[in-house]
Amino acid sequence: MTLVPDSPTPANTTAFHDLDRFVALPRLSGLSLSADGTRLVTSVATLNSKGTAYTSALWELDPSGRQPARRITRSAKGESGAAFLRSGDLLFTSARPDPDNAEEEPIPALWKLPAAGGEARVVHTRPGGVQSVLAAAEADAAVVVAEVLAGSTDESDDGERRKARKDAGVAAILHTGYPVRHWDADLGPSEPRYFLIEPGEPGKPGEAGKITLDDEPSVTLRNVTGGIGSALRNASPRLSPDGTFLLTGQTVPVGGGDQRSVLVRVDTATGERSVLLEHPDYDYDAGPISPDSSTAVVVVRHRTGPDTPPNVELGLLPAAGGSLTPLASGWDRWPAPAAWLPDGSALVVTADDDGAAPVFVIDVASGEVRQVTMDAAAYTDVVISPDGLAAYALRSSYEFPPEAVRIELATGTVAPLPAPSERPPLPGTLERVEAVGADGHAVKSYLVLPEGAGASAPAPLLLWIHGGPLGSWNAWTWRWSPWLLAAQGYAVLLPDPALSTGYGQKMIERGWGAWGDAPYTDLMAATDAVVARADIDESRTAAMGGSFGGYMANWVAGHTDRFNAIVTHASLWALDQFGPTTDASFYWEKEMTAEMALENSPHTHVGKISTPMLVIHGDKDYRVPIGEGLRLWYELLSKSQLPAGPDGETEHRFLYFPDENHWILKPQHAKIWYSVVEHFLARHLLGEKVDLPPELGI
Ligand SMILES: CC(=O)N[C@@H](C)C(=O)N[C@@H](C)C(=O)O
Repeated sequence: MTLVPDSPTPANTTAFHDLDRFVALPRLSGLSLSADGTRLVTSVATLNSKGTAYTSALWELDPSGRQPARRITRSAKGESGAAFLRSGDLLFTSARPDPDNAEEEPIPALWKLPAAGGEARVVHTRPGGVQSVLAAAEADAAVVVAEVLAGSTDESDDGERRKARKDAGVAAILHTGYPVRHWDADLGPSEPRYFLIEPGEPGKPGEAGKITLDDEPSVTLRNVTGGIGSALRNASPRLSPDGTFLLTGQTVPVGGGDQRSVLVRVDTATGERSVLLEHPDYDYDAGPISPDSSTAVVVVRHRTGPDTPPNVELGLLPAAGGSLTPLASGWDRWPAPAAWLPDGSALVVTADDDGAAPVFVIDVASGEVRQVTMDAAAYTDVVISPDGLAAYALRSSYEFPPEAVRIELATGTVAPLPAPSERPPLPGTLERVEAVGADGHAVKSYLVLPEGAGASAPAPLLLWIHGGPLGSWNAWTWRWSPWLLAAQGYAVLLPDPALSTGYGQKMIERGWGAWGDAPYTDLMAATDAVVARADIDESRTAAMGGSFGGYMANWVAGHTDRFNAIVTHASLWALDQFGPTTDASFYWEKEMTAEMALENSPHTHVGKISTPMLVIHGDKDYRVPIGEGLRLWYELLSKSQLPAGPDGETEHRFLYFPDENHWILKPQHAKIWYSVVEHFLARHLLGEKVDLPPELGI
């Protein structure tokens, strides 16, 4: 089965020429492989019938690549978080109504799709819902991550307290610690806990340690992390293959609103918790646990300071506790561990690397690193076949959205698996280009060129600045798709300046604590090199960025008038106020001193801004709070060189989303985002009038 666009493709156009077709492209995420290696499941998000939201469904892909992709779940609320039990039953979470309890208000429940076939059914519901599931690879064991109210004593008390809050319409949260918000969510009074899934009804437990679930109408959840407080927020737990323990990073407050992450082991039978690693200079996260459950990979993040840039390394730790042995410590990349080979001899990781994120294999005994995939693509969600010969992963690049592939680990050969949808044709081409920064360091970029660009028809140029700032333009993104702008005739430059990942520690050090310095001069060097080309029109350019990229767009606005327009999304404007108001102040307070923040703050240069700016911000953005956007907007109107006139009008624009977060996620809002950006760019770069969407109501 293949998802096809519901309208025929007009000649000479692509999905990137039509926002309705663009937002309707299916989006893959996540991969789960059954223990016997015969079944591979991914999640595919598609537009709902009204076009107002995405709904994800589970699809089965054939690991051998012979059979077409097959949709295996279907509901208005969608399904996610698939995890295979060793039996082949598939657990997932969904807020769809339970056919056996149609009266119940839908909240995310635990569902099971039996390996033997038949309908999916609910195996557990609870008032606070179920967030995610982890299944043991070598045992009949699984763990659920779910939230409980901080003061509740058991599941029934939790349900009563939730009902009391809801009935009284109380949303208040009394805090004693930090953080209080994350991304777009208010933290508390509920807190995450890990629950072991056990067979049987509450009070009627089934056979211990066995969760075939086949004859059981439901399962019980046993809380194995009682009394842990809020320490598991944002943790990524790992369940040992034998199901006997969990490893997880756990946050501990260290005073002054700061926190660090220690590594803990939780025994799933007893709930006994022990701290395996803690150090004032490092944060620890759990990586995958070896197939024999004896050894854990640990992600070691060096704690930063204004003069101490971040670094990420791997270590091996006896799962029972002991000393940490560095793994591949001389490798100048930041690895993300994915899985062990089944014989325990090597670890499969991904890492940003020169505009890609290949798959690598690290030999555990020698620490030797071998690059497996060689294409300019980014790999995620890597799982390993039971024979250890192949990996399956999602692969994307700036030329195609995520697709499922099979990778031969010995040769690096990559073959796409039959997919739910085809790769969308692109309205242009992609090139890798290189410039030299002010200090002589190489600055690499991707350059998207629209069809028809050439010396006789040079394309207007958009400089796109990525966020993070610790990141890289190396993978497909649905939120900033350069192809929509290429379809309108623009070239888009995607540079990786100082602070970008995948170029070694020196690239991070060059920009740490000095955002307005090397990151800015690198971006200008990349732009200079590209506008020198005959196929680019130097006289029609704009700079655009989101988050840190928006910070940099603001900095660009105050330091050069070379661009015709600037688009700044969810941007940091006044670094003196930003640090204490973002959702993770402890992170940003360690990035710069107050003096460095002031020195690098765009707001101090507002009087020099003479370029029209389009400010975009979502009110539910807790990462870069709306106060940044509001202050930027008011200061542009009152202090820039293009202030609001006596009629209140200005060349600047403010696109405000009252119900979006750091990202614009609703499909109809994404269309508004791209439409307003196109309108603004056409006005200032092309001198053309592009209509604004009628849904804006103006
Ligand atoms: C905790 C934190 O701030 N993390 C950063 C990765 C982040 O969110 N950066 C934002 C501001 C960005 O994308 O630039």
